[in-house]
Amino acid sequence: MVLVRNPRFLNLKLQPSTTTPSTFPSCFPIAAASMVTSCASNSISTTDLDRMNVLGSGNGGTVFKVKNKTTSEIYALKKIKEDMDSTSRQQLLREIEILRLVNYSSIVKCHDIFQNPSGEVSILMDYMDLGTLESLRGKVVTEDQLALMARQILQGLNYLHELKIVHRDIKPANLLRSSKEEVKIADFGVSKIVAKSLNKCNSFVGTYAYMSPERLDSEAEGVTEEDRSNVYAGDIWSFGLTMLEILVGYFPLLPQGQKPDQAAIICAVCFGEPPKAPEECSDKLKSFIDCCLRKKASERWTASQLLNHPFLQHLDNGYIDCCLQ
Ligand SMILES: Nc1ncnc2c1ncn2[C@@H]1O[C@H](COP(=O)(O)OP(=O)(O)OP(=O)(O)O)[C@@H](O)[C@H]1O
Repeated sequence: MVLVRNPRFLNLKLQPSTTTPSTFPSCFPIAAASMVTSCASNSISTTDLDRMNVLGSGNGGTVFKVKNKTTSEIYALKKIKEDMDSTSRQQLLREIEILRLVNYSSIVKCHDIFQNPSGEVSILMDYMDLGTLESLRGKVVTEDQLALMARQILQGLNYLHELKIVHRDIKPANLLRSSKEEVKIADFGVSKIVAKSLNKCNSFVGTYAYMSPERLDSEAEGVTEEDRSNVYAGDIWSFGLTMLEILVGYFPLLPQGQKPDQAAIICAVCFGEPPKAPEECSDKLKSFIDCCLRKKASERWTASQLLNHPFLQHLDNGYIDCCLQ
């Protein structure tokens, strides 16, 4: 068990890439121009929803807790900002495109997407009552609790990677949890469907603090074509860093207490040794983190391999008290 002390979570965000294609691959039926679509089989109307309170807001808009008046079910409704520039609009379209495509227990489900007559777009999603993994700040996280979270996130990543989707922004702020012990991947604004443009998948979008060495500096010495084309490995680096951050309670690429800045982080990722789990952790956990945080993308384990790592295997052997509120 590792104590969480004086933690700090980062949200150092870069400007999204301007190289995003403005059209969607033809395999997706979404009408990109109208942005009106539905993910749901049983459509809900906005008039069925009571707004309860604000859950938070980000660059793209504000998220409300809402209640379906008929069924009393609770959802999160993300109301997208109306004054969007073209890059944000493209991000939104990309997020909608991916939300329509995915349907998996470890990924925040999109129940519906609405557009009112004035053009305002809202996305109705699963409500995750414990918020993001950033809320674990100051909490003690045991290895079993970490393993339970890790398994769900990896199942989600494995599902996405099999669909040829790279998330590209895995970090505590984009992982949501609920009191039912669920952890789900959210925020597909900078995700990408790997089509024919592999080179663009490593483009500099997302949160640089969690970016893998080959994404931060794809031309660095030692980064091979194989590393560059292994776009899914970037998500595994970000996942490993996120798991380590939750365990130790501070951003693990820098010494505890050091003020994060872009130069220090880039130096640590590109020139330093990858961070390791603390000495007092079990050998299984140390190995698990090591398999995620290998500097060479081609040596990092895949989500599917990590799901079979011994650190996660003992989860199937009996009851684990994982209550982490
Ligand atoms: N499905 C949800 N259930 C519960 N809370 C949510 C949900 N989605 C978002 N939130 C809360 O709302 C906040 C804002 O979410 P949002 O997706 O708009 O922005 P973000 O991901 O923090 O930022 P950005 O859009 O700039 O990346 C989150 O930090 C979280 O606390």
